[in-house]
Amino acid sequence: MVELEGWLPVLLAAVAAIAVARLLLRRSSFSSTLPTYGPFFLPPFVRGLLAVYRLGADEDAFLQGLKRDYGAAVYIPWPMKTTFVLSIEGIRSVYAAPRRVLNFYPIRREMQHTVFGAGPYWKDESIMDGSLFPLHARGMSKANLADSLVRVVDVLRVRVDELAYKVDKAPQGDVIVDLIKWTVETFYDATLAGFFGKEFLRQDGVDEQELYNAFNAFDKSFPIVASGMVPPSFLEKIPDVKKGREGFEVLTSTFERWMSDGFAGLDAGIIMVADMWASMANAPFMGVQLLLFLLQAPSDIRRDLLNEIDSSLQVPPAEQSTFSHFSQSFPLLTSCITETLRVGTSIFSARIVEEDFRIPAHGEYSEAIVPAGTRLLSAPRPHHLDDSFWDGTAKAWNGRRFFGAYANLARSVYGFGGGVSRCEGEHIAGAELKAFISLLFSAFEVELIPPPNSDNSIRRVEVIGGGGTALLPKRADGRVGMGAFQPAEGARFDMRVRRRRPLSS
Ligand code: HEM
Repeated sequence: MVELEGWLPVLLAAVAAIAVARLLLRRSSFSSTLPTYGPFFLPPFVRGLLAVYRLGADEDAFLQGLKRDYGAAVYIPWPMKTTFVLSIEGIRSVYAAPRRVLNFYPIRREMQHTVFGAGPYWKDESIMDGSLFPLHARGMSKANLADSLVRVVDVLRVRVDELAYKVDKAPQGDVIVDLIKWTVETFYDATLAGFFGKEFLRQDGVDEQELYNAFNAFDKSFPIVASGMVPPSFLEKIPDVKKGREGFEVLTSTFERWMSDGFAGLDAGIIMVADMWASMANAPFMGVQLLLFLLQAPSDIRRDLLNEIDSSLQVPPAEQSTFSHFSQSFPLLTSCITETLRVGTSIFSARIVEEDFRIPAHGEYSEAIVPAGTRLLSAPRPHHLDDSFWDGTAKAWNGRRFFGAYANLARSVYGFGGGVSRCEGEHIAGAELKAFISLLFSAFEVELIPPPNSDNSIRRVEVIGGGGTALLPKRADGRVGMGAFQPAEGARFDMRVRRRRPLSS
């Protein structure tokens, strides 16, 4: 047996010596001002692992703790090796920085390869940065998506009509609908038809359910692969990643068959799947959260929203599926959507630091310099939850927060990210959410059937304006910084749907 007694004092002395050395050296860990995460007496890799563990265990607590303890920005050592930017001033300056200072394109190129498996062309700046990305951004402009929006609204109408048919056939005049499933599937159909045409799902050999399952398997594997923290040789051994790869093959071959031109080989399929993922990973789940908040909103908000929806229907039908209609006719719904983005998303916008980058001072914390040659993440979630910025009600949902004179405050919400990496689907996603809510609420009276109180798949969010608390599904694990919160597996909310009574009654 090893004699511990003699060794113990030596061991303690060594630990103490390391702690003192670190105390003296701690300010030089990166630059004179950028703090490093974790207790100073621990080696950097332990601090890094501690951060990974805490981020995974409770994302909100971890991010809010970072902002409370380090202010504007903090460096997280290996395995993340990244600076988190947390203050509103820092986030604004990240999104405003020019490409020569903070660069996103290498990260976007790399993702095309690591997540979507793009061929060697992914490294070619002239193809990717010079041609593909700008072409893609142009394709996603409002002008180019006008027809897509018409198709999205058409499919939403069909889904609402199908529901109306069931309601009319029900003996008691109402039906109970699985809210999460119905909303997600509705967005799935509308988005696929919107972006890829109604014919897409009608191709020979396409099984809608198989495609849906393939997408879900791929989406589930996405955070693990995109994190870049698992070595490629281990990745293939993770069951979710294996299933995700199989799902990805089903998706690419389906898109490949459907494409008649574009990039050669599998690559057209890859680009399409990337777009399918970007559009499907967020919008349906914003739809779920928005619908749940609106069903539990104070009665005055629901009344005003119905009035807004009814007046929106006064415009000629041909105008009802246009971007200008959706951006002008729904000021209250716009405010509710922005508020849902504020409380219902967590995003990380990544950048490579090309030149030393200054993060402005924040409150009692001084400015920080992020050194060139490193990576940073803008993480607006703790800002979205910061009471000092949001009138002491940051954790609550307030549907009127961005209404009327307060509309400009929406610029401080970053649910779509910001700067060069800002969501390219922002406009169509907003229009799709408005079309979804207005079509549903103009046809039906919808009532939430509260899930049992004991249900541990529920979380509660306070609602401003006499609304008490809203019940929402708990968040799915393992999707830190990935956008809209997805419901945890197995969460279920039902809604009772009946025909709306005529306006005069
Ligand atoms: C409410 C729904 C949506 C939310 C909350 C959302 C959010 C986001 C976020 C946070 C990002 C990354 C931003 C950053 O890194 O700074 C992003 C990127 C993107 N989103 Fe969305 N999104 C939504 C809907 C859509 C839709 C419907 C599309 C349609 C195709 C779309 C297409 C994209 C694309 C193409 C990118 C860029 C991907 C890249 O840089 O490689 N999004 N979105």
